[in-house]
Amino acid sequence: MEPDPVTAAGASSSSPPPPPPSDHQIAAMEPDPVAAGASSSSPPPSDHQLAAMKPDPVAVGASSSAPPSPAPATSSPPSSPAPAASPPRKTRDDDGREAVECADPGGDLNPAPPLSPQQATVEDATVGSDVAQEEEAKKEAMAGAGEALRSFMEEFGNQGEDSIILSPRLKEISTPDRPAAIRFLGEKYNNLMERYKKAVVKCSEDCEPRYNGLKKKYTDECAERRRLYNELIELRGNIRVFCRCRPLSSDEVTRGCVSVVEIDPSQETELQFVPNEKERKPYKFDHVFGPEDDQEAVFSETVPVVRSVMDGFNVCIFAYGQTGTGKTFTMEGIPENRGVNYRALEELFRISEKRSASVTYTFSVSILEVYNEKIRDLLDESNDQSKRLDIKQNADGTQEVHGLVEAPVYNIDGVWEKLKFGAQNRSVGSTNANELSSRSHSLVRVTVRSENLVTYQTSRSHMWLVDLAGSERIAKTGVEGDRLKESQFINKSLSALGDVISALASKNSHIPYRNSKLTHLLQSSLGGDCKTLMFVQISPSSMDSGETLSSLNFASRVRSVEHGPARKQVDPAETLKFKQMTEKLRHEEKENAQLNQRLQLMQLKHASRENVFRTLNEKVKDAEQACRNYQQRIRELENELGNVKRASRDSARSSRPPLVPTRQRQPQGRNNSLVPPSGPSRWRLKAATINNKENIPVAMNKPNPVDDPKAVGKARRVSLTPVMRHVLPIQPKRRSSIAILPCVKEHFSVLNEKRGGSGLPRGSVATLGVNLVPGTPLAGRGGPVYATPDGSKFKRFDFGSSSKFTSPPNVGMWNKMVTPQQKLGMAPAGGPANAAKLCFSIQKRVTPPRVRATSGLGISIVDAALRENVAVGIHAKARRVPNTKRRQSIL
Ligand SMILES: Nc1ncnc2c1ncn2[C@@H]1O[C@H](COP(=O)(O)OP(=O)(O)OP(=O)(O)O)[C@@H](O)[C@H]1O
Repeated sequence: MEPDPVTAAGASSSSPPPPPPSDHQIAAMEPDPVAAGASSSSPPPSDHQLAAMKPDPVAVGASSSAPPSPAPATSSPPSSPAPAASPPRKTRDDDGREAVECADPGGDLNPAPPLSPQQATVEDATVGSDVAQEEEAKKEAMAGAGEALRSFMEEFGNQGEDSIILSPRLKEISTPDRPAAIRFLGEKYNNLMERYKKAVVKCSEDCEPRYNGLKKKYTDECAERRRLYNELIELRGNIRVFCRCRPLSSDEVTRGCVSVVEIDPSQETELQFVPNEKERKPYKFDHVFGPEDDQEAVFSETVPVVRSVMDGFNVCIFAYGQTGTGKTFTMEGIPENRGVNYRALEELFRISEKRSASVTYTFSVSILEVYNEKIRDLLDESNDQSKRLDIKQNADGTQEVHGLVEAPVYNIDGVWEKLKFGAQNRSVGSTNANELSSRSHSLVRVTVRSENLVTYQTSRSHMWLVDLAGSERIAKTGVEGDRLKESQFINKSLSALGDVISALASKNSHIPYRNSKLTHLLQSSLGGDCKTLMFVQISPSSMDSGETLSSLNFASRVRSVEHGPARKQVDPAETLKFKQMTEKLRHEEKENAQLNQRLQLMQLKHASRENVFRTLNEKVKDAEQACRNYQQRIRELENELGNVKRASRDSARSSRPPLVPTRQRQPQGRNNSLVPPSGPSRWRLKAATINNKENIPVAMNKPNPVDDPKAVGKARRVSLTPVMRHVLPIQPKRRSSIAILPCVKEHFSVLNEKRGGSGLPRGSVATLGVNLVPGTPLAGRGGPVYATPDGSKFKRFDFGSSSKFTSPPNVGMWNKMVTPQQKLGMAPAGGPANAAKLCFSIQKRVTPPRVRATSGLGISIVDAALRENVAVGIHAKARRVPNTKRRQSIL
């Protein structure tokens, strides 16, 4: 249908015009005015249609994209007034939408514009037989025809896209221009479709969140409704028992029977059994219906249980009672007064209709009977008596009769047909008690399958509607032959039902479901996986008081059965899916358990390690405490030692040894050598130069920032005091300097006798083999260097004013140093409060001398401890604490 672009584009050029389309072609090419104009009401065209209508870009560009230029005045006379000049009329369609009518549909009001001179010429030329004239006329006609197309495009191009273009208006355009007009319309249509599609997409995008919200709300609401409803039913009991008493029949009235059942209409759940004037026994049931209660009243109480099947729960409704008490009347009813079966299915269809927007339900019906302990399919049209139906257990534990006809039903009429068909096939017979006595148990099974259109959940549930055969006294009913056999089977199966109920009521571990076909079929309905409703039918007649009493007792037993919560039934396919999911979950749980086990092992390991860590921590704490105790003890011992020394010093003060005579003093310059002089009474050590001593502190050679730099530099050469000592006994320590002199010959102390003469600052200490810490109180003090060996035979130096020497160190200096005690946290930083108790240590490397030195008295000092003591100097509060170890404290 798409016109040739070349020919279409060249319609106004010199090439010959294409043959005009036939009317049939035009009709086919014409877009539907409704589709072109009313965008919303028309369905979108198929892709095929769109492709067919798609205009050729070249042709469209040539004809419609460029504004139609007015025809040259010379070639074409002014055309007839364009229809666009007439204002478009607004009309309303059936839906109330506005439509712009641009042309008169019939064309009567606006007659066709008069033909232009060119067109008239063409007509004349066509009429004529001259071919040349004809061609010329055609050319002229082409020029004139373009004008109509232009006016058409102007008219509809300016109008809104919802305007309606009617076919007669299109026919006004001359035939050669029609393809271009159609292309124009096609383009317009395409634009419209584009807009329409965009609007649809936008609308769906806008609506999606709202839809999702509503969907979730709906799902939640449904779930909540189901939960509440189910809760309500369960609160009422999953096995409910209704008692229905039929009216006295005319026959019974004739016989003068009286009612033994009293029902108070205000007491809906109670009845009194009054077999005689003396006896009165109350019975309670979930509801009691009297003779005046009709089918509707009965069903109104039944309907909540019926509705449960639509929510996916299994339901079982059965009627039990003596023969002729109205079981069939209650379940099936009569055509003019239908019973529970019909009404229940009617309700199911009603609910299905109501929920059709969100849930799709399908129903199917099976009807069977248990006759003489055989299952018969009542919907089997072949009515094959030999057909054997057996009960099989499904994988999910439910019972199923394989081969049972399951007839789909789509409406209540269909159901009624099936029920009637089943009832016809049912075994009935006449007894003394009932003209149409049921000789079998009739069971109607309604299968409800549902699919939620919102959540896509599916379910399958059953509703059993059971009309049991009547219990009867064989003697009373007067049956014999086949009827007798039937009665025996009936009584046997009812007895089995009674046993099952008793076992359930007494919560036995074994429930004898398989003792009869009836109980086997109803196993899942009686066993607690469903909602069960039992009608106990009784006769009011005094003639049946025994059977009535028996039925009432049986019903009371049923009522005492405690059902577990009903389970919602799901589709087997869903069950399979859930099983797979359960399997997967179980596998994951197993893995989780393994992981948990590993985690526990790791936690155990962690706990044991923490335990070890805690124990170690405690040990460390104990060790720290012990250390603190030791340190405390050391302090106490030091204090004690200080006291002892102080006491010995005080005692020795009275017998102070004389100073070495002046003549025995060596000149300052000679005391450099530590080599002891030859002679029997003394040995001299030739002191090495200070520079040669490797253990002289570097600080000694450097100017102390506190002291005079010049003086520091001259402190190298100092006199070496000859040390002569008796080995035994050790004299009590006397006032001595605080300098520490090693006892070995190469560690001899060098002292400056004259204060300031040696250039060393006053109070400073020059030692050999002692690392004097710069900045210590001693090092920081000015004045000469004195080294006073301890012992009575040693020279006592004159310190001038001893008060200066014994004065407490400068606090500022103390602040700069950190004592070992402070390092250990035993003393506060910044120096002790009591300067007299201050102590500081000078770390000294003490090499136990193995040199055998001979004193001046000819006594060899071989004991390292003694040699150590020799080097100890004591002065006032500053005292060298004898110590065999490296660390030596000066108090
Ligand atoms: N509530 C009732 N109101 C009026 N008539 C009733 C009522 N119940 C039963 N009937 C009548 O009693 C008669 C016997 O009822 P029905 O056949 O339903 O008893 P049944 O229990 O089914 O007996 P069977 O066990 O022998 O089948 C019927 O004619 C029935 O119409």
